[in-house]
Amino acid sequence: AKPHVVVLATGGTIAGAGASAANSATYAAAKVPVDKLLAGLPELANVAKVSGEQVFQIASESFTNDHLLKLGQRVSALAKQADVDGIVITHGTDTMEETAYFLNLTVHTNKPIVLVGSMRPGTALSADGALNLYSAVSVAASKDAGGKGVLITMNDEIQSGRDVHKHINIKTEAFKSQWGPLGMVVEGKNYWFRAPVKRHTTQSEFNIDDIKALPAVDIVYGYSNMNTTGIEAYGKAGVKALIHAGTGNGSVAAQAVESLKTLRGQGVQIIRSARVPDGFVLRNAEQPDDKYDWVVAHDLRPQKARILAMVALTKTNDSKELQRIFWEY
Ligand SMILES: NC(=O)C[C@H](N)C(=O)O
Repeated sequence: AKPHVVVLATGGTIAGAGASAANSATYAAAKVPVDKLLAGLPELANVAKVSGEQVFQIASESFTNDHLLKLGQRVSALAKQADVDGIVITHGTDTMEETAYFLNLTVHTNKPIVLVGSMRPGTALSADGALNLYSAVSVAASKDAGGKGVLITMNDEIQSGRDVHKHINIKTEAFKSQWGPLGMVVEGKNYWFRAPVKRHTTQSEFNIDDIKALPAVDIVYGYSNMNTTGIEAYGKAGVKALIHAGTGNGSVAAQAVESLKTLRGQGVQIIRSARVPDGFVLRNAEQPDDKYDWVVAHDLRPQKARILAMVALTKTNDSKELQRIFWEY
């Protein structure tokens, strides 16, 4: 019997529609329901028995922590079902990288979980959603995709949910991983070149089944003439951690250091990431992290560091433990 793949639809451009075929960039996201998406792809029956569920119908820039928790709980429940072999999540591309990392950190299964989206609506000339969805279902139906953490399939590439980010906002080759894709999927066949080494899914100390709420973690951006207005506002708002997307090595402007130290003194975790596209932040490299008791996000971009910080803070508020977690996940 063919593997059973469940497609959880959340919206995005892959469910989008434009006024004419020439509208590849002007369209409304989150319009087409999941059963219509699946009906438009009869070829799916060649790779799997597919069932669809409409979990949300939103553009992913509007995802909230509540959406993350609800989606994670549904994925976790389905993964436990013996009659489910793989899960595909259709999702907007704007925040897909954050959802993928969240699931990578918290869903305890070795079954393939594959997120997929598109850069053009299905109504456009050379739309990319149909082949992306076909590839996602074929990866989710394949045994060799198990145990590699949560995956994203876009543009024939199989990317790690941890490493991948949306690199370009207007091309079908939109997603990149700083360390490269894990493999390719072509005509429903997977070609693997790498496997993740960071902890994920069944090897994670975090479990969505135990997470009922996510703490407030926000991000401030570093730039020339940086000021402390945002830092102080987030402090007043009661964030549990603040991600600082610093210039260069994740550096902090001299005029911002004191306000970050004040927040740290109030128990807020300060996590240094970098605004540079492929950051690689090390402890005490240009900034005295040991002295200030700050955490570094290593190669995680600010939006990824936020996801890991939220999940980690459900278990610990110890900065040394947080740093261990940032090295391991
Ligand atoms: N290509 C897309 O899916 C973009 C859209 N704004 C979304 O994230 O839902």
